[in-house]
Amino acid sequence: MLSYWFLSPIAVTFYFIFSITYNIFFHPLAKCPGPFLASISHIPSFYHACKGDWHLWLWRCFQKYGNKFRATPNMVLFRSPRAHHDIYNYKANAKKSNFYDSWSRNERDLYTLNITDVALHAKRRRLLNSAFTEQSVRAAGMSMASHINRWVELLFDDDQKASCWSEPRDMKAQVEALIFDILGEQCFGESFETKEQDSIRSRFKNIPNAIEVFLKMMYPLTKSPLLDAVIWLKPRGLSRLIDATLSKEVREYYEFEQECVNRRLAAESSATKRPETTAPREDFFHFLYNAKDPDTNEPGLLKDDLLAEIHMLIIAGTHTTSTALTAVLFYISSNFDVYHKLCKEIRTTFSSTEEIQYGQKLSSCKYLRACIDETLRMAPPGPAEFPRQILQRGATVNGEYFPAGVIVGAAGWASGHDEGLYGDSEAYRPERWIESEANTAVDVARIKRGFSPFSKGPGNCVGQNLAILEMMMTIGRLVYYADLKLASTVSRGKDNLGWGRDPRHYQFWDAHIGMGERIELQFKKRN
Ligand code: HEM
Repeated sequence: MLSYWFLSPIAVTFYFIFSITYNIFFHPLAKCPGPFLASISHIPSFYHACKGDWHLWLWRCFQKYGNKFRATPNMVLFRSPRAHHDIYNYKANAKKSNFYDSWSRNERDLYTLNITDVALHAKRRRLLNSAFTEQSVRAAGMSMASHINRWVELLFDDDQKASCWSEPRDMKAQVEALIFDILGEQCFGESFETKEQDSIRSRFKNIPNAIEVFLKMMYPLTKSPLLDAVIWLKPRGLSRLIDATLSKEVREYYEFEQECVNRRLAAESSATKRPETTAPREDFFHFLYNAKDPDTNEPGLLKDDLLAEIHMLIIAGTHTTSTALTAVLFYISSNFDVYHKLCKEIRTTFSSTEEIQYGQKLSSCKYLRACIDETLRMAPPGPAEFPRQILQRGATVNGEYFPAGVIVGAAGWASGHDEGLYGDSEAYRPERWIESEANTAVDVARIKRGFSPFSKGPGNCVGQNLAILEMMMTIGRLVYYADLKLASTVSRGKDNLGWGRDPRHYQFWDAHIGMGERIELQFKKRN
């Protein structure tokens, strides 16, 4: 017994010495530039994931080491359009890394975003695509409209006089509620009604916040040397332990998801048996339920798969879109000229709010789209890397060969703030996305090559058209109906926001998805 106590510290010491020596001298990334501590340990990644500024640290390292550096012992990150293409394109010899394995709730919680096997992911992705066709996005636009109208209505005080500004509104919370309600309706055919003051479902009001807390808790673990241990322990009791720590609201929400799936399964099956009496709602659930496995022509998704996919869509679709939308509101309300140009475009293109809907007229609003793209550049909801592990036979990235097992990635926030690509990367200037005499087609094409807020290739964002439509309709309808102004932000007026944080930026916390700060706006109805 005594000998075990004596030997284990020695074994641990040897392990560390061996691992550090290997990482410095013999690892395939040994010659790759980067901070020394990051080349031998996960201390920087863990520390900055805890602080929520991993995206800023990556940017700082690119400034120092050039467009490629070693961010952890086994991971090299890039900041160049060519590297981005090499890593994420359809033919890339790489798969999602084990980072994705750590996000599932239990063994049955397997969904498109966290499937790392290339063939299985491709199969699932084909099924998921059936819920995101042009027809389904158009249908989603119809159901979004009533949510947006009601949301705009709720931004005003009950007794507000026509010429007066409303009380300041916490737009982070308001936008989260809107997006959550819209997605609830699109996934389950039922609104969560979280934007309403008094509703029987108001117990779900705190769910977006609970998701944020969960992501902030999990993210540092995925950036720590404990990642492999977490993945190993999850099916061995850790998942149950994590579930037990969840708040009552989150557990109620999971039960609610399960109930909705059961209800929808019953409705779909009765619609299949008696098509003449029941017409099913054409929402995500409907399309996923009816998606067929192309090899067998049998249903492609069973009950657990449906629950997992729907659960994932709500997480992947809410915080991303609400962070981006809140950031658009921040930037348009803090840039006077931009705000006025945007108002002019919206108010001269449309003659009623109801016209602001999926279609040609909305797509013609180039300035609105440019405001969204400029926001996604400066505040991408996926601010750090999407890690990919190189497969057998290795892969070439940016002209350099990397062997199997190495993890590669491109960093969103750092790419959007690349001074070499944008020239004035710290300025919010939507005009850079629009062709003009001063900004040629070549200039626009050059920056578009380096811009991929929705990622590219087989794992790109399946919901991107929906997200763009949601943002265009919300901003379009809001600006058509009301004037808005910035009342305050959490960080405004503070002298020292911390390293790398510019007060002109929308501040956010990196938890794999960017979690934005609270901003307050005021509204006045247009005459
Ligand atoms: C502004 C809003 C959004 C942004 C910036 C965004 C961005 C992204 C990015 C960068 C990825 C790749 C992630 C990775 O490789 O790890 C992704 C994947 C994904 N997104 Fe989005 N997203 C947004 C909205 C949405 C919406 C509204 C939905 C659906 C309702 C959605 C569903 C998904 C799904 C299912 C995936 C996984 C795709 C796959 O693995 O094949 N996203 N998104």
